[in-house]
Amino acid sequence: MAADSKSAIPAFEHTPLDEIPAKVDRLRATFRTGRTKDIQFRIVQLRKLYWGILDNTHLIEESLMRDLHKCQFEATLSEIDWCKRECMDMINNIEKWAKDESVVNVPLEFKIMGHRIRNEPLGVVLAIGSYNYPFQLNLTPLIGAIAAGNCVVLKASEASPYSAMVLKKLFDECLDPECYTYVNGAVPETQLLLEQKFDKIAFTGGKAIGKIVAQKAAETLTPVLLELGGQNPAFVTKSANLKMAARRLLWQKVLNAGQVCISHNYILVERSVLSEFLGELNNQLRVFMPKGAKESPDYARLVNKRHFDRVKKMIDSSKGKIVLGGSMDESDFFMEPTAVLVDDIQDSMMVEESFGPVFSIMAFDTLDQAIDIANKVDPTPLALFSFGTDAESEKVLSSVTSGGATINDSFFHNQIPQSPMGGVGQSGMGSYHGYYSFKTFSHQRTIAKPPYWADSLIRVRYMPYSWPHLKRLHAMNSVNPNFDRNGARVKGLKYYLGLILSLGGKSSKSALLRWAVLAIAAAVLGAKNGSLNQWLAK
Ligand SMILES: NC(=O)c1ccc[n+]([C@@H]2O[C@H](COP(=O)([O-])OP(=O)(O)OC[C@H]3O[C@@H](n4cnc5c(N)ncnc54)[C@H](O)[C@@H]3O)[C@@H](O)[C@H]2O)c1
Ligand SMILES: CC1=C(/C=C/C(C)=C/C=C/C(C)=C/C=C/C=C(C)/C=C/C=C(C)/C=C/C=C(\C)C=O)C(C)(C)CCC1
Repeated sequence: MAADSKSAIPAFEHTPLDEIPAKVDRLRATFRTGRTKDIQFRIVQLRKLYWGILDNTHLIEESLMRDLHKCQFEATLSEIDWCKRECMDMINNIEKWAKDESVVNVPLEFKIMGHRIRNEPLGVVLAIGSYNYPFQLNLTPLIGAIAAGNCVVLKASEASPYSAMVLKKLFDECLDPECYTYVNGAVPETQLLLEQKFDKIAFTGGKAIGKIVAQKAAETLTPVLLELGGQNPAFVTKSANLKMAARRLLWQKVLNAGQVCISHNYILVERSVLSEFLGELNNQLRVFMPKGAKESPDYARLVNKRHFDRVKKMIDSSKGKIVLGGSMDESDFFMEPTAVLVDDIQDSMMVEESFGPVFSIMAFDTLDQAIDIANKVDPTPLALFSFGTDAESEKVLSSVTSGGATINDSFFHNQIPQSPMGGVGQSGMGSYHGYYSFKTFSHQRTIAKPPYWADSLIRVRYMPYSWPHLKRLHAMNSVNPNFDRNGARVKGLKYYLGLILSLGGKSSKSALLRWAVLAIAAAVLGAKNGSLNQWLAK
């Protein structure tokens, strides 16, 4: 292996194509032995991975610096800490999550039939990752798939080659190679991987490649978890705290130089506060980077020339006006956080996802107009942000869908590894992180175990069919509608009885509370005048 002269990290090395099918076959053979089904085995693998991350911290930091100029602080917070927490979350919870679950709402007469749900591993999982958070976005699906008891092949992005080699090292040093394997490469390697049969494919990347992956998976009816991109809107109304909106939104565009799939691509700002908001954005940029973005020790770079050129072209082709930043330097793929004021959704700044430190701003006059723009630009974005009154934000939430959303902040909805992360519509399918990863990489297998002695109770299903038996079953389990043919609620004796018992409310919990309050009040009253019994007897 040729060592890179400047680093302890070896130069990027493609996995030989002819080794790939055998690697997958080996995992399939292991899965059949049931080795990864053992919960303690999974826990030990995750513990080893945890220590591998910890012991390779310096290499992880170095690789992120070399791939993305990601500073040590961001490397720690958004990659290393994240992955360690994800490991710990799984290690501490697998035993609980892997337990059989009961089926919700089983009718009384079926309770003895022993229905339960077993979370079983799917088999061999392929995870294909993107370049922007090489550790977080490759290790999180890996950790979830291991926790759920699968064998896993990971293919990280070739666009962050140093990180890819550190990931390979983690596999070599920490994980059982019979169960978990790593493939390094680009298009040919991924294509060959996609020729193999998997039991689930988890893909993180752009929509274009996402479609290729989904098509290929469809050929063998392989389920997919697609974590894609989108054109994420932010709404800022005149009621928003403009200083806070500028600060929080700018944060997610300077973080990792905006190479964050859940950051906004455009901000819709109410026209009357547009100039004040632009002022706040510019002030905030100076606060974040007092010596300018180029000199900031915290600021990352675009990953490579292809992405630098792509984002530059969006700005160069725009008919809008640069209202924040604008400088760039191709020599190190530096791009200043940049905002472009546009007035057309067909503008180059509005028609594609920037996936960089660049976003557009459009003014609106009414919230309805802003909602209409967002639904035209991308009706199913990955994320959405709304700054305004609660009523305005609720209106935005109910009128524009998205994978996830945060009100009055940047992507807080996905800032902890426990909340489900996933898109909707064109921004992806399925979700993962923590418990949701465990579910995503498990099959929920329903198992029933009716006792032999109950055979006479279920006689109804057997031939010769018997109407009296069916009538008896109906008498037990038929559910009478409490609504008429127009969908209106029928208010019979049960309804009024319920109303009285719940003291006018709907939920049984609050009814209980009201009864408790009533009882306490009655007791206090009784204790006070000693005449409760007399009063009740009246
Ligand atoms: N939803 C999420 O969690 C998430 C996270 C990060 C990035 N993204 C999205 O990913 C995009 C940018 O990331 P990227 O450039 O790494 O994405 P990409 O789609 O270019 O690459 C992703 C992976 O696909 C592989 N690949 C590339 N071409 C392929 C082909 N023809 N056939 C098979 N595999 C191929 C790459 O090697 C890489 O591992 C953005 O759209 C961003 O929004 C989404
Ligand atoms: C410390 C005390 C308290 C609490 C403090 C809190 C709540 C601090 C919050 C800190 C935050 C919000 C840190 C931000 C971290 C940023 C991270 C982790 C970035 C993550 C990046 C991600 C997820 C990128 C994803 C990219 C994707 C998916 C695609 O590209 C109190 C208040 C309780 C009081 C006591 C002290």
